[in-house]
Amino acid sequence: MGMTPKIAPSMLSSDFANLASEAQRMLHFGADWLHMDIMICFLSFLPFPSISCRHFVPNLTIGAPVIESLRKHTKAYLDCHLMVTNPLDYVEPLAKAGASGFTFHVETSKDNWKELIQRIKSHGMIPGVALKPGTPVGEVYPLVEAENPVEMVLVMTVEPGFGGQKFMAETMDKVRILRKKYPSLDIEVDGGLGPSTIDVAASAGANCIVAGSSVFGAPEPAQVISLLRSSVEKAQQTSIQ
Ligand SMILES: O=C(CO)[C@H](O)[C@H](O)COP(=O)(O)O
Ligand SMILES: [Fe+2]
Repeated sequence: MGMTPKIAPSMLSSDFANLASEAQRMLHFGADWLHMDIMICFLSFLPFPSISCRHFVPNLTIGAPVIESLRKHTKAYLDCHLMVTNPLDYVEPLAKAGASGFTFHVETSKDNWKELIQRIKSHGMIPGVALKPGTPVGEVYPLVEAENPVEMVLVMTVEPGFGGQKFMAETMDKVRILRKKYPSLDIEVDGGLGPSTIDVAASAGANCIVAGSSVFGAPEPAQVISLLRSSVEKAQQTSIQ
């Protein structure tokens, strides 16, 4: 295992009314990436037949206009996590807005992941695939082993939709399996990560750590970011001994 640790505060827990200064504060505290949760909840009573009425998550957060505004204030890697039923529709708007990583959910993209990966790359972004706690890990193997593969797997450690939920330790089996199978893959964990859960995720093999409430809710966010990073570094050193 040798991938660089990446600590990515989830801006979902920030003060959205002060997004630029919140982002700069996190980078100053040592964050590597800014994790941007893009969720859309289409209301099922909308009378537009062309719009998918299935919800992927029961929440509504930010979209390309907010990414575009934030991009004017920072050069940081914007790690976008798409919790939408139709990620293909957002490739071009997010690329134009200045997104860096584009991680879509395997559950929403069973039929078009090849086209999605190709479009994400041709728009200059890094493709990743995410999976919900109930989705078998094997569903992402074809995307990692493809001729034109994803570059990161995001293992959801809570049900997607909201920050501040309890870490689901049972999802660590997926991280262990992925790390064993793909020693140099970027593996991201997202949901309920903080000082009390980082060691289990780091020793399972995660190297990209998303943390929202534990970082933004801490009196000293820099200390939490530094602790998350040292836990990943320690686990990586132990695994190569
Ligand atoms: O994707 C997400 C929710 O769907 C968020 O990134 C995640 O929940 C982070 O928040 P916290 O660290 O507070 O759990
Ligand atoms: Fe997320």
